[in-house]
Parts: sequence; structure tokens; C-alpha cells
Amino acid sequence: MVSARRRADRAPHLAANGRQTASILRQFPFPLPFGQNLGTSRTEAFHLSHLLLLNGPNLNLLGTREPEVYGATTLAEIEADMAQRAQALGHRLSSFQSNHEGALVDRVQEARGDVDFILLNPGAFTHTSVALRDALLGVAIPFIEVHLSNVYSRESFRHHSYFTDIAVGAIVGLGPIGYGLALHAADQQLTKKGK
Ligand SMILES: O=C1C[C@@](O)(C(=O)O)C[C@@H](O)[C@@H]1O
Repeated sequence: MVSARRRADRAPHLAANGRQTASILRQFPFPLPFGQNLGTSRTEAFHLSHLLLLNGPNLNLLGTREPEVYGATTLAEIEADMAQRAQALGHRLSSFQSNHEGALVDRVQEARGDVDFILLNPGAFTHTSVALRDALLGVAIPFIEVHLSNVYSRESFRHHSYFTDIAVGAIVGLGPIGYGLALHAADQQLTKKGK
């Protein structure tokens, strides 16, 4: 078990005094999923994994883009929040966003041998990109697919993903908290593998 004291050292925003480091953390405070704790033996065997948060086209517009669909949180806020959450779990997080399919393919290829887990919102490439799918298959890095909106309640062309069948899992329709949930799930996967 992670003691309350150790948890507070590792993740000051978890401390009982309620000091929060950023407003976004106030919106979705730790620990997230369903009363689970942060893992078992990791205070003794504390490994640093490298996670990559990868966002596709138009997600740079978050905050102003169709806020009724995607909410008011900006990508910069999501990336900062995710970096803090990753750090609190003892991991390192890199973030990359591009509007260009080739740039995303290049970033996935670069991740080989360096990144342990990818958190991916492919944006509209979800529904079109065999190239990005092949890149993920090529590097064989496990990933979780995230969508802010519930793609299944939207236009039918959004119902098909080139990624879900090769992903560890997918989180849709929960807004920015979906990224945090994906991070916790990735952490569990890495812990299972002893990373
Ligand atoms: O750009 C996006 C964002 C999205 O991936 C989401 O996060 O809900 C859903 C996609 O259909 C859309 O093209």
C-alpha cells in the first residue's frame, strides 16, 4: 500500500489539506478511477515509464473549437494536467499534437524504444488513417484511444475507428477527464508488466 504520507510526498495535490496546484486539477481531482488506489508495491519498486500523449488534427483548437461538443478546456491545460498526473504516478509524459498525418506517423516511429505507452486522440484521423494505424502496429507500443466526444452519438462516419481493434482500450465521450482515466489505465498496464 502507498501510505498517505508517501502519496502526499509524491503528489502534493493529493494531500489532505486540499492544496491544489491548478484549476484543472480542481475540476478532476485525483485519485480518479472508482476509488482505486495508486497501486501496491510501487513505493518500494518505483519505475519511471515514458508515456506519450498524442493528439491529432484540430485538437490544438480545443477551448474555442465547438465548445458545446469539446468543452472549454484548452489542449495546453490538458497537457499540463496530464504531465502533473503522470509525475504523481512516477512516470514521465511527453506531449505532441499535429494537424499532419505524416508528422504523427513520424512521432510514432520516433517513439520506438523510447516510449512505453501512448495515449492517443487521433482526431479526424480516427476515421481515415490507415497510415497511423500501421505506424502503431509497426512500433508495437501499447496505446489507449481517447475521444472527448461520444463519437457513437454523432454522425455515422465517426462510428468507425481505425484504432479501437488494435488499442488496449478506448475511452469516449467523457471530455478531458477521459485523458486522465486513460493515464490511470496505462499506469495499471505498466505496473502489471513491472514497468
Ligand atoms: O477531431 C475530432 C475529435 C474526436 O477525436 C474527439 O476527441 O471527440 C472525435 C473525432 O470524430 C473528431 O474528428
